[in-house]
Amino acid sequence: MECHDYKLTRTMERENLNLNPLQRAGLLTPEAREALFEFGDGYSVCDYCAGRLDEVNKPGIEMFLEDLAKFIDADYVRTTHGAREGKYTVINKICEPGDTIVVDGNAHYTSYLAAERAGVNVIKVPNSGDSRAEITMDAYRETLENAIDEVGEIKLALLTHVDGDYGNLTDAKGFGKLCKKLGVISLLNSAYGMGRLPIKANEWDIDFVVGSGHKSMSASGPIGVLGIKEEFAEDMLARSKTHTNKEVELLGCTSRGAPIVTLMASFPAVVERVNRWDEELALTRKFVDNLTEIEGITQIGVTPTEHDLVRFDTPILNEIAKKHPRKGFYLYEELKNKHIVGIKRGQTEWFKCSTYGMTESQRDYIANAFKEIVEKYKD
Ligand SMILES: Cc1ncc(COP(=O)(O)O)c(C=O)c1O
Repeated sequence: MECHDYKLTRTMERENLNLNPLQRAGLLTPEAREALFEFGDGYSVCDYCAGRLDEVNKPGIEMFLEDLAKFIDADYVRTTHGAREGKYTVINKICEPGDTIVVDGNAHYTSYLAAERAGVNVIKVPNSGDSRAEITMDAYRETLENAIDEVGEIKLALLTHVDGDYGNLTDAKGFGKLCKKLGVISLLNSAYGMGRLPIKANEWDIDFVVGSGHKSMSASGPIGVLGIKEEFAEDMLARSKTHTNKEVELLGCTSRGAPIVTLMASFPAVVERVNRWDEELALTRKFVDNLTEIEGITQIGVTPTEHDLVRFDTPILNEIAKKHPRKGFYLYEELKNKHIVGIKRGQTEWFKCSTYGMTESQRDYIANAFKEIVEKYKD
């Protein structure tokens, strides 16, 4: 049989300034690139299998998980195949089909799919309904209390720590305390938080927290992190009756090979960069200020932004598209000529982007590039 050409290159996306918020904090560190080469083979981490992935000592997965638990202030940590698998594992274990859970209105689609797959109903906490699209703890409390009154028992509540539409940072500590007070188990989806900003699961009274290695921890995908509070560990990490060393909910072993070793190799750099989150945020805010100096570009979501993922309304770029011979494609093409990628082709009404990890001068260069494009084409 003759195989197709699978086009396995992405030089443009890799070598240019990439604004795609999904990808910025998943860029590999140099250490991870080396580890990828060393451990790229399928079951490479199983040379010295100790019976289960989290017990492997060469490479030092067991020690790494101890460090990771400390890093996010959780009692136990396991890796999963992604944040979504972590959410599903928790919902599926804690709830019975037909149960109802409460989820914030800015939740990622994978939170809904995880709930659907586990057979549970979802009650949504509305966001503020204005351009801030904010999830407040007052709104969460009201919805959760009403849900308890209406449904009876609510076993689980999920909060998106940072949502993928607006980059709004929610009050994880307030959420943990609220759930504890109301006797509801809490699940924090920190796919866009863990690896960028500090996580204090126990301090915040969070029962379960999930993270995403390929999104926010400079790891090759797919890999996620699941932090577990002590009181749930026995249940969550229960062993198989037939294969007594294997944990049932994790199907024995989760993400192996390149995903876990790149996560491990990047970890020291990730620990270090989380300490510098305030600097990162200051640089993002400066970038937002520069971009919104352009008339016809405004930031949507909570302002000033509390995260590097930022959403903009861009009517000026859309006005230009209406008259430009290349229509909506002009923006992508102009940016590409300036070595900037990551904004969807044809999209001009709004966009979201991230400059996470870029130098100040790279961020200034990008803001200026937008200014030049608008100057070139506006009436
Ligand atoms: C808020 C949020 N949660 C979860 C996910 C999914 O993460 P993963 O790919 O690790 O399952 C995403 C991905 O975009 C996201 O934005």
